Amino acid sequence: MKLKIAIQKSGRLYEDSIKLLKDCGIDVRNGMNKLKAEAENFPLEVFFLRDDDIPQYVADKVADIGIVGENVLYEKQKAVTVVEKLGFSKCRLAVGVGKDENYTGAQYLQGKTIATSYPVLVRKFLDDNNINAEIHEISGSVEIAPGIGLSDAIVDLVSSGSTLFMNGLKETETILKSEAVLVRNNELSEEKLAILSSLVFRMQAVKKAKNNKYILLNAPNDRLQEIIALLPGMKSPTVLPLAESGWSSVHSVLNENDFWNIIEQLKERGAQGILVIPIEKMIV
Ligand SMILES: Nc1ncnc2c1ncn2[C@@H]1O[C@H](COP(=O)(O)OP(=O)(O)OP(=O)(O)O)[C@@H](O)[C@H]1O
Ligand SMILES: O=P(O)(O)OC[C@H]1O[C@H](OP(=O)(O)OP(=O)(O)O)[C@H](O)[C@@H]1O
Ligand SMILES: [Mg+2]
Repeated sequence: MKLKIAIQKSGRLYEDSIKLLKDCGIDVRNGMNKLKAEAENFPLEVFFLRDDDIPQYVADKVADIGIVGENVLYEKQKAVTVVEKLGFSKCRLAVGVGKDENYTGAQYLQGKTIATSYPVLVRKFLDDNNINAEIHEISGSVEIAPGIGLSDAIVDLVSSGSTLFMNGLKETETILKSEAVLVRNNELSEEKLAILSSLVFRMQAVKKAKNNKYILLNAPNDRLQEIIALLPGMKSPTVLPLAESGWSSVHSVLNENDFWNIIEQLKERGAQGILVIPIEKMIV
């Protein structure tokens, strides 16, 4: 028995999806233009597909699970379940208008024409805001639409904003924040759920490790308690004596978000030789 996973064949989700599987200890080799591959050391069969088709394939059980952006997932409205947010391919679905337009709020869109590849999500946004506007659906190069007279505004994915900028547009309203998610079919067998659960366990260990760093430092013993108080560790920090008397080596795990703030405070309390090391897997 193998679990079948659908991932994007090529594009913005492909590399991070393959890397996530690899970080989970799962080797997938897809030769040039191969649309199917088997993992060598985990009961997983991989299908390489257009991302737009992934929700449908998972809903139809052609694939048991899939990796897809929330933007595509919610646009397609297929009956699948989100298992886990994956933390990559972060972007937002946003409204763009000409950079010199006087945009005062969503009501700006009243009576306007909007070009987008996301008609379902845009229609919902317009309805929620009681806006009457025409949606012009196009499948790509959406940012060019206002410049060639196809629409007054656009709704498309934005991350750095450089595509909008280069097309003389500015970002206004955010309709949806998106990242890659793992989805599953709603009716998997017990056996497949068991494989999925061990895959998700590995994914969570990888994700947790990515958000944390292993930290080592030398602390003067007379300030050890203050320094330890700043370092939560997984249980509590490890403290080992240094060869030089009066000093200890302290080992701990730090969340990336707290990182710079705590480093400053550690230095102020006399910590020296601070090393910060990436963690590969983290199981709590
Ligand atoms: N600029 C971006 N920054 C971060 N993530 C993005 C960005 N653009 C798209 N994404 C995410 O990556 C997904 C895939 O984007 P991509 O551009 O590869 O799609 P595509 O051209 O529709 O690919 P396909 O050929 O598979 O249909 C998007 O649905 C979105 O979730
Ligand atoms: O805000 P930015 O960082 O400029 O990113 C936004 C752009 O990225 C995506 O397109 P992509 O580059 O994936 O090309 P595509 O339209 O061919 O899929 C998206 O459709 C935007 O056009
Ligand atoms: Mg696509």
